[in-house]
Amino acid sequence: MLTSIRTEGEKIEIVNQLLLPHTTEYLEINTIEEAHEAIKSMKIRGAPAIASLAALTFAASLSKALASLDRPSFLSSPEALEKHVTSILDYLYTARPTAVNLGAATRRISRTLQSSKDAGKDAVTIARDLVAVARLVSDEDYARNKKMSENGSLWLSAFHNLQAGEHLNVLTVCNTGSLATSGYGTALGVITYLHETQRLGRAYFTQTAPYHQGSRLTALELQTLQIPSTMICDTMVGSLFQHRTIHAVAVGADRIAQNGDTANKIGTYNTAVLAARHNIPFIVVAPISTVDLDIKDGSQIPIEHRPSTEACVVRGALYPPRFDSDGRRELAQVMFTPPGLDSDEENVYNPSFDVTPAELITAIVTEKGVAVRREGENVFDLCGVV
Ligand SMILES: CSC[C@H]1O[C@H](OP(=O)(O)O)[C@H](O)[C@@H]1O
Repeated sequence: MLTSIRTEGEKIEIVNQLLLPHTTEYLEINTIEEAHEAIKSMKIRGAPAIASLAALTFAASLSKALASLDRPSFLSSPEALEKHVTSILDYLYTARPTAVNLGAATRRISRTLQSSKDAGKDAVTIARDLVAVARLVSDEDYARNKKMSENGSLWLSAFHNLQAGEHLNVLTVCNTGSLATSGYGTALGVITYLHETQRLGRAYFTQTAPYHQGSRLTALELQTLQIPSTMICDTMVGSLFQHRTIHAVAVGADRIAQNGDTANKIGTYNTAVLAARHNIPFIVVAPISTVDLDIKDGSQIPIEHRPSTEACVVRGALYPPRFDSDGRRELAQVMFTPPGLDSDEENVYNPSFDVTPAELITAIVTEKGVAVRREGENVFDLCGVV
Protein backbone atom coordinates (compact mmCIF):
# COMPACT_ATOMS: atom_id res chain seq x y z
CA MET A 1 0.00 0.00 0.00
CA LEU A 2 1.33 3.48 -0.83
CA THR A 3 2.05 5.87 2.01
CA SER A 4 1.66 9.65 2.08
CA ILE A 5 4.00 10.07 5.06
CA ARG A 6 6.80 7.91 6.46
CA THR A 7 8.66 8.43 9.71
CA GLU A 8 11.85 7.03 11.18
CA GLY A 9 12.46 8.25 14.71
CA GLU A 10 12.19 12.05 14.50
CA LYS A 11 12.63 11.98 10.72
CA ILE A 12 9.47 12.80 8.71
CA GLU A 13 9.22 12.33 4.95
CA ILE A 14 6.34 12.83 2.53
CA VAL A 15 5.97 11.60 -1.00
CA ASN A 16 5.73 14.60 -3.34
CA GLN A 17 2.25 14.03 -4.76
CA LEU A 18 2.75 16.69 -7.42
CA LEU A 19 5.11 14.29 -9.20
CA LEU A 20 3.09 11.05 -8.86
CA PRO A 21 2.55 8.69 -10.58
CA HIS A 22 5.57 9.05 -12.85
CA THR A 23 8.10 10.00 -10.18
CA THR A 24 8.19 8.79 -6.59
CA GLU A 25 10.23 11.34 -4.66
CA TYR A 26 10.28 11.61 -0.87
CA LEU A 27 10.88 15.01 0.72
CA GLU A 28 12.12 15.42 4.29
CA ILE A 29 10.02 17.80 6.38
CA ASN A 30 12.20 19.36 9.09
CA THR A 31 10.32 22.46 10.17
CA ILE A 32 6.84 23.83 10.71
CA GLU A 33 7.40 26.19 7.77
CA GLU A 34 8.30 23.28 5.47
CA ALA A 35 5.15 21.45 6.55
CA HIS A 36 3.06 24.56 5.86
CA GLU A 37 4.59 24.94 2.39
CA ALA A 38 4.11 21.25 1.55
CA ILE A 39 0.43 21.45 2.52
CA LYS A 40 -0.23 24.78 0.78
CA SER A 41 1.48 23.73 -2.47
CA MET A 42 -0.32 20.34 -2.31
CA LYS A 43 2.85 18.24 -2.26
CA ILE A 44 0.79 16.50 0.37
CA ARG A 45 -3.02 16.72 0.30
CA GLY A 46 -6.05 14.98 1.67
CA ALA A 47 -7.70 16.23 4.86
CA PRO A 48 -6.51 13.40 7.16
CA ALA A 49 -2.99 13.33 5.68
CA ILE A 50 -2.71 17.10 6.13
CA ALA A 51 -3.74 16.75 9.79
CA SER A 52 -1.25 13.90 10.29
CA LEU A 53 1.69 15.82 8.80
CA ALA A 54 0.86 18.94 10.79
CA ALA A 55 0.57 16.96 14.04
CA LEU A 56 3.76 14.96 13.41
CA THR A 57 5.75 18.09 12.53
CA PHE A 58 4.37 19.85 15.61
CA ALA A 59 5.41 16.86 17.76
CA ALA A 60 8.90 16.78 16.20
CA SER A 61 9.42 20.51 16.81
CA LEU A 62 8.47 20.13 20.50
CA SER A 63 10.58 17.00 20.83
CA LYS A 64 13.65 18.80 19.44
CA ALA A 65 13.08 21.68 21.87
CA LEU A 66 12.83 19.25 24.80
CA ALA A 67 16.10 17.60 23.74
CA SER A 68 17.91 20.91 23.32
CA LEU A 69 20.55 21.79 25.93
CA ASP A 70 19.58 25.43 25.49
CA ARG A 71 15.89 25.18 26.51
CA PRO A 72 13.76 27.73 24.56
CA SER A 73 11.83 30.33 26.55
CA PHE A 74 8.45 28.80 25.64
CA LEU A 75 9.32 25.91 27.98
CA SER A 76 9.70 28.30 30.91
CA SER A 77 6.02 28.17 31.90
CA PRO A 78 2.72 26.52 30.90
CA GLU A 79 1.42 29.92 29.75
CA ALA A 80 4.43 30.50 27.48
CA LEU A 81 4.06 26.97 26.12
CA GLU A 82 0.34 27.48 25.44
CA LYS A 83 1.06 30.69 23.50
CA HIS A 84 3.75 28.94 21.44
CA VAL A 85 1.58 25.88 20.70
CA THR A 86 -1.40 28.00 19.67
CA SER A 87 0.68 30.10 17.27
CA ILE A 88 2.16 27.01 15.58
CA LEU A 89 -1.15 25.18 15.14
CA ASP A 90 -3.01 28.29 13.98
CA TYR A 91 -0.25 28.92 11.41
CA LEU A 92 -0.44 25.36 10.08
CA TYR A 93 -4.23 25.61 9.84
CA THR A 94 -3.89 28.57 7.45
CA ALA A 95 -2.24 26.38 4.82
CA ARG A 96 -5.58 25.15 3.43
CA PRO A 97 -8.82 26.65 4.80
CA THR A 98 -11.52 24.11 3.86
CA ALA A 99 -10.36 20.88 5.46
CA VAL A 100 -11.22 20.79 9.15
CA ASN A 101 -9.36 17.66 10.33
CA LEU A 102 -6.34 19.73 11.34
CA GLY A 103 -8.69 21.87 13.38
CA ALA A 104 -9.93 18.78 15.18
CA ALA A 105 -6.33 17.69 15.85
CA THR A 106 -5.62 21.17 17.19
CA ARG A 107 -8.60 20.94 19.54
CA ARG A 108 -7.42 17.54 20.76
CA ILE A 109 -3.93 18.90 21.48
CA SER A 110 -5.40 21.96 23.20
CA ARG A 111 -7.62 19.80 25.41
CA THR A 112 -4.55 17.82 26.49
CA LEU A 113 -2.67 21.04 27.20
CA GLN A 114 -5.51 22.35 29.34
CA SER A 115 -5.94 19.14 31.33
CA SER A 116 -2.19 18.89 31.93
CA LYS A 117 -2.15 22.53 33.08
CA ASP A 118 -5.15 21.86 35.37
CA ALA A 119 -3.23 18.92 36.82
CA GLY A 120 -0.51 21.39 37.84
CA LYS A 121 2.17 19.93 35.55
CA ASP A 122 5.21 22.02 34.58
CA ALA A 123 5.82 23.17 31.00
CA VAL A 124 8.32 20.40 30.19
CA THR A 125 5.94 17.67 31.34
CA ILE A 126 3.04 19.28 29.46
CA ALA A 127 5.18 19.45 26.30
CA ARG A 128 5.90 15.73 26.62
CA ASP A 129 2.15 15.07 26.91
CA LEU A 130 1.57 17.14 23.75
CA VAL A 131 4.20 15.23 21.78
CA ALA A 132 2.46 11.97 22.68
CA VAL A 133 -1.08 13.11 21.82
CA ALA A 134 0.02 14.76 18.55
CA ARG A 135 1.62 11.52 17.36
CA LEU A 136 -1.64 9.67 18.04
CA VAL A 137 -3.36 11.79 15.36
CA SER A 138 -1.36 9.90 12.74
CA ASP A 139 -0.87 6.60 14.57
CA GLU A 140 -4.63 6.07 15.05
CA ASP A 141 -5.58 6.98 11.47
CA TYR A 142 -5.08 3.57 9.85
CA ALA A 143 -7.32 1.70 12.31
CA ARG A 144 -9.92 4.52 12.14
CA ASN A 145 -10.02 4.26 8.35
CA LYS A 146 -10.25 0.46 8.39
CA LYS A 147 -13.21 0.66 10.79
CA MET A 148 -15.12 3.23 8.73
CA SER A 149 -14.38 1.22 5.58
CA GLU A 150 -15.90 -1.85 7.21
CA ASN A 151 -18.91 0.23 8.34
CA GLY A 152 -19.41 1.57 4.83
CA SER A 153 -19.05 -1.82 3.16
CA LEU A 154 -21.52 -3.49 5.54
CA TRP A 155 -24.00 -0.64 5.10
CA LEU A 156 -23.84 -0.77 1.28
CA SER A 157 -24.15 -4.57 1.30
CA ALA A 158 -27.22 -4.33 3.53
CA PHE A 159 -28.70 -1.48 1.48
CA HIS A 160 -28.51 -3.65 -1.65
CA ASN A 161 -29.36 -6.86 0.24
CA LEU A 162 -26.21 -8.28 -1.34
CA GLN A 163 -26.27 -12.05 -1.59
CA ALA A 164 -23.28 -14.41 -1.68
CA GLY A 165 -21.52 -14.15 -5.01
CA GLU A 166 -23.04 -10.75 -5.86
CA HIS A 167 -20.88 -7.67 -6.33
CA LEU A 168 -21.17 -3.87 -6.15
CA ASN A 169 -19.89 -1.31 -8.64
CA VAL A 170 -18.88 1.90 -6.89
CA LEU A 171 -17.92 5.31 -8.28
CA THR A 172 -15.61 7.59 -6.35
CA VAL A 173 -14.34 11.14 -6.87
CA CYS A 174 -10.84 12.50 -6.23
CA ASN A 175 -8.39 10.51 -4.08
CA THR A 176 -9.29 9.28 -0.63
CA GLY A 177 -6.90 6.36 -0.23
CA SER A 178 -3.57 5.91 1.51
CA LEU A 179 -2.21 8.98 -0.26
CA ALA A 180 -4.89 11.15 1.35
CA THR A 181 -4.60 9.66 4.83
CA SER A 182 -2.15 7.80 7.05
CA GLY A 183 -3.25 4.50 5.55
CA TYR A 184 -6.13 2.47 4.06
CA GLY A 185 -8.23 5.50 3.15
CA THR A 186 -11.81 6.62 3.61
CA ALA A 187 -14.10 6.33 0.57
CA LEU A 188 -11.40 4.43 -1.29
CA GLY A 189 -11.08 2.37 1.89
CA VAL A 190 -14.69 1.25 1.46
CA ILE A 191 -13.87 0.18 -2.11
CA THR A 192 -10.74 -1.63 -0.87
CA TYR A 193 -12.70 -3.38 1.90
CA LEU A 194 -15.42 -4.49 -0.55
CA HIS A 195 -12.66 -5.87 -2.78
CA GLU A 196 -10.91 -7.65 0.10
CA THR A 197 -14.22 -9.28 1.10
CA GLN A 198 -15.09 -10.34 -2.45
CA ARG A 199 -18.04 -7.91 -2.71
CA LEU A 200 -16.67 -5.45 -5.26
CA GLY A 201 -17.47 -5.76 -8.94
CA ARG A 202 -15.60 -2.71 -10.24
CA ALA A 203 -14.38 0.64 -8.98
CA TYR A 204 -15.00 3.66 -11.14
CA PHE A 205 -13.24 6.97 -10.52
CA THR A 206 -13.21 10.42 -12.06
CA GLN A 207 -9.98 12.03 -13.26
CA THR A 208 -10.78 14.99 -10.94
CA ALA A 209 -9.33 17.93 -12.80
CA PRO A 210 -7.47 20.22 -12.39
CA TYR A 211 -5.09 18.57 -9.88
CA HIS A 212 -6.03 15.11 -11.24
CA GLN A 213 -6.17 13.32 -7.89
CA GLY A 214 -8.10 10.61 -9.73
CA SER A 215 -6.04 9.94 -12.84
CA ARG A 216 -2.69 10.44 -11.05
CA LEU A 217 -3.31 9.13 -7.53
CA THR A 218 -6.44 6.95 -7.34
CA ALA A 219 -5.42 5.14 -10.53
CA LEU A 220 -2.00 4.44 -8.97
CA GLU A 221 -3.55 3.21 -5.72
CA LEU A 222 -6.08 0.93 -7.41
CA GLN A 223 -3.41 -0.52 -9.70
CA THR A 224 -1.12 -1.09 -6.73
CA LEU A 225 -3.95 -2.88 -4.92
CA GLN A 226 -4.89 -4.78 -8.10
CA ILE A 227 -8.51 -3.67 -7.83
CA PRO A 228 -10.50 -3.83 -11.09
CA SER A 229 -11.16 -0.21 -12.00
CA THR A 230 -12.24 2.17 -14.74
CA MET A 231 -11.31 5.82 -15.07
CA ILE A 232 -13.77 8.37 -16.47
CA CYS A 233 -13.43 12.05 -17.31
CA ASP A 234 -15.27 14.33 -14.92
CA THR A 235 -17.83 15.12 -17.63
CA MET A 236 -18.78 11.47 -18.09
CA VAL A 237 -20.55 10.79 -14.80
CA GLY A 238 -24.04 11.20 -16.31
CA SER A 239 -23.25 8.90 -19.24
CA LEU A 240 -21.79 6.32 -16.86
CA PHE A 241 -25.02 6.30 -14.85
CA GLN A 242 -27.05 5.98 -18.04
CA HIS A 243 -25.06 3.08 -19.48
CA ARG A 244 -23.44 1.15 -16.62
CA THR A 245 -24.84 -0.35 -13.41
CA ILE A 246 -23.48 1.72 -10.55
CA HIS A 247 -24.65 0.61 -7.10
CA ALA A 248 -23.25 3.53 -5.09
CA VAL A 249 -21.18 6.66 -5.11
CA ALA A 250 -18.68 6.89 -2.23
CA VAL A 251 -16.74 10.12 -1.66
CA GLY A 252 -14.56 11.64 1.05
CA ALA A 253 -15.06 14.95 2.82
CA ASP A 254 -13.10 17.95 3.95
CA ARG A 255 -15.71 19.41 6.26
CA ILE A 256 -19.19 18.25 7.25
CA ALA A 257 -21.57 20.81 8.77
CA GLN A 258 -23.95 20.06 11.62
CA ASN A 259 -26.85 19.40 9.23
CA GLY A 260 -24.82 17.02 7.03
CA ASP A 261 -23.98 19.49 4.23
CA THR A 262 -20.56 18.33 3.03
CA ALA A 263 -17.61 20.09 1.43
CA ASN A 264 -15.53 17.88 -0.78
CA LYS A 265 -13.45 18.03 -3.94
CA ILE A 266 -14.87 20.13 -6.75
CA GLY A 267 -17.14 17.95 -8.89
CA THR A 268 -18.64 16.08 -5.94
CA TYR A 269 -21.83 18.19 -6.00
CA ASN A 270 -22.31 17.52 -9.73
CA THR A 271 -21.97 13.80 -9.05
CA ALA A 272 -24.47 13.96 -6.17
CA VAL A 273 -27.09 15.68 -8.34
CA LEU A 274 -26.69 13.02 -11.03
CA ALA A 275 -26.76 10.21 -8.46
CA ALA A 276 -30.07 11.55 -7.13
CA ARG A 277 -31.41 11.72 -10.70
CA HIS A 278 -30.52 8.03 -11.13
CA ASN A 279 -31.58 6.88 -7.64
CA ILE A 280 -28.02 5.81 -6.80
CA PRO A 281 -27.14 5.93 -3.06
CA PHE A 282 -24.54 8.64 -2.38
CA ILE A 283 -22.43 8.11 0.74
CA VAL A 284 -19.84 10.33 2.36
CA VAL A 285 -17.04 8.45 4.15
CA ALA A 286 -14.99 10.46 6.63
CA PRO A 287 -13.55 10.37 10.16
CA ILE A 288 -15.45 12.08 12.93
CA SER A 289 -12.74 14.76 12.94
CA THR A 290 -14.25 16.00 9.64
CA VAL A 291 -17.57 16.89 11.29
CA ASP A 292 -17.64 20.55 12.34
CA LEU A 293 -20.54 21.00 14.76
CA ASP A 294 -19.65 24.70 15.06
CA ILE A 295 -20.94 25.17 11.52
CA LYS A 296 -24.73 24.98 11.15
CA ASP A 297 -24.84 24.33 7.42
CA GLY A 298 -22.71 24.28 4.27
CA SER A 299 -23.08 28.01 3.60
CA GLN A 300 -20.63 28.62 6.43
CA ILE A 301 -17.86 26.34 5.06
CA PRO A 302 -14.93 28.36 3.64
CA ILE A 303 -14.18 27.25 0.07
CA GLU A 304 -10.54 27.46 -0.99
CA HIS A 305 -9.89 28.97 -4.42
CA ARG A 306 -6.59 27.79 -5.88
CA PRO A 307 -4.34 29.89 -8.22
CA SER A 308 -5.85 30.15 -11.69
CA THR A 309 -2.62 28.83 -13.24
CA GLU A 310 -3.26 25.47 -11.53
CA ALA A 311 -6.38 25.06 -13.64
CA CYS A 312 -4.35 25.71 -16.77
CA VAL A 313 -1.63 23.13 -16.27
CA VAL A 314 -1.70 19.57 -17.50
CA ARG A 315 0.91 17.46 -15.74
CA GLY A 316 2.04 14.20 -17.21
CA ALA A 317 4.78 12.16 -18.73
CA LEU A 318 6.16 13.06 -22.13
CA TYR A 319 5.08 10.83 -24.95
CA PRO A 320 7.04 9.10 -26.39
CA PRO A 321 8.81 8.89 -23.02
CA ARG A 322 12.08 10.71 -22.43
CA PHE A 323 14.34 9.89 -19.48
CA ASP A 324 16.80 12.07 -17.58
CA SER A 325 20.42 11.13 -16.73
CA ASP A 326 19.17 9.25 -13.63
CA GLY A 327 16.85 7.18 -15.81
CA ARG A 328 13.76 8.96 -14.43
CA ARG A 329 10.91 9.59 -16.83
CA GLU A 330 10.71 13.29 -17.72
CA LEU A 331 7.47 15.07 -16.93
CA ALA A 332 5.78 17.66 -19.06
CA GLN A 333 3.93 20.60 -17.66
CA VAL A 334 1.83 22.05 -20.39
CA MET A 335 0.35 25.46 -19.68
CA PHE A 336 -2.51 26.62 -21.80
CA THR A 337 -3.16 30.29 -21.27
CA PRO A 338 -6.65 31.63 -21.87
CA PRO A 339 -6.71 35.28 -22.91
CA GLY A 340 -6.15 37.63 -20.00
CA LEU A 341 -5.02 34.90 -17.62
CA ASP A 342 -3.09 37.50 -15.68
CA SER A 343 -6.41 38.99 -14.61
CA ASP A 344 -6.78 35.71 -12.67
CA GLU A 345 -10.22 34.79 -11.40
CA GLU A 346 -12.23 36.79 -13.94
CA ASN A 347 -10.92 34.37 -16.57
CA VAL A 348 -10.36 31.18 -14.61
CA TYR A 349 -12.76 30.11 -11.84
CA ASN A 350 -10.90 27.53 -9.76
CA PRO A 351 -12.65 26.55 -6.51
CA SER A 352 -10.94 23.51 -5.03
CA PHE A 353 -14.12 22.26 -3.29
CA ASP A 354 -17.88 22.39 -3.54
CA VAL A 355 -20.67 21.75 -1.02
CA THR A 356 -23.15 18.93 -1.42
CA PRO A 357 -26.40 19.66 0.44
CA ALA A 358 -27.49 17.02 2.95
CA GLU A 359 -30.66 16.21 1.01
CA LEU A 360 -28.50 14.72 -1.76
CA ILE A 361 -26.51 12.52 0.66
CA THR A 362 -27.91 9.09 1.55
CA ALA A 363 -25.60 8.38 4.49
CA ILE A 364 -22.49 9.66 6.24
CA VAL A 365 -20.13 6.85 7.24
CA THR A 366 -17.62 7.34 10.05
CA GLU A 367 -15.52 5.11 12.29
CA LYS A 368 -18.22 5.40 14.95
CA GLY A 369 -21.11 4.37 12.75
CA VAL A 370 -23.39 5.46 9.93
CA ALA A 371 -25.64 8.55 10.05
CA VAL A 372 -28.54 7.93 7.68
CA ARG A 373 -30.72 10.74 6.39
CA ARG A 374 -34.27 10.23 7.66
CA GLU A 375 -36.77 9.93 4.83
CA GLY A 376 -38.45 13.22 4.06
CA GLU A 377 -35.87 15.12 6.11
CA ASN A 378 -32.51 16.48 5.10
CA VAL A 379 -31.04 16.58 8.56
CA PHE A 380 -28.71 13.93 9.81
CA ASP A 381 -28.62 12.88 13.43
CA LEU A 382 -24.89 13.58 13.37
CA CYS A 383 -24.84 13.82 17.11
CA GLY A 384 -25.74 10.15 17.15
CA VAL A 385 -22.51 9.48 15.32
CA VAL A 386 -20.08 12.10 16.62
C1 LIG B 1 -9.79 11.59 2.68
S1 LIG B 1 -9.21 12.98 1.83
C2 LIG B 1 -10.52 14.10 1.94
C3 LIG B 1 -10.61 15.03 0.75
O1 LIG B 1 -9.38 15.79 0.49
C4 LIG B 1 -9.23 15.94 -0.94
O2 LIG B 1 -8.95 17.27 -1.31
P1 LIG B 1 -7.42 17.67 -1.69
O3 LIG B 1 -6.90 16.62 -2.60
O4 LIG B 1 -7.57 19.04 -2.34
O5 LIG B 1 -6.72 17.75 -0.36
C5 LIG B 1 -10.58 15.53 -1.47
O6 LIG B 1 -11.52 16.59 -1.31
C6 LIG B 1 -10.89 14.37 -0.56
O7 LIG B 1 -12.17 13.91 -0.69
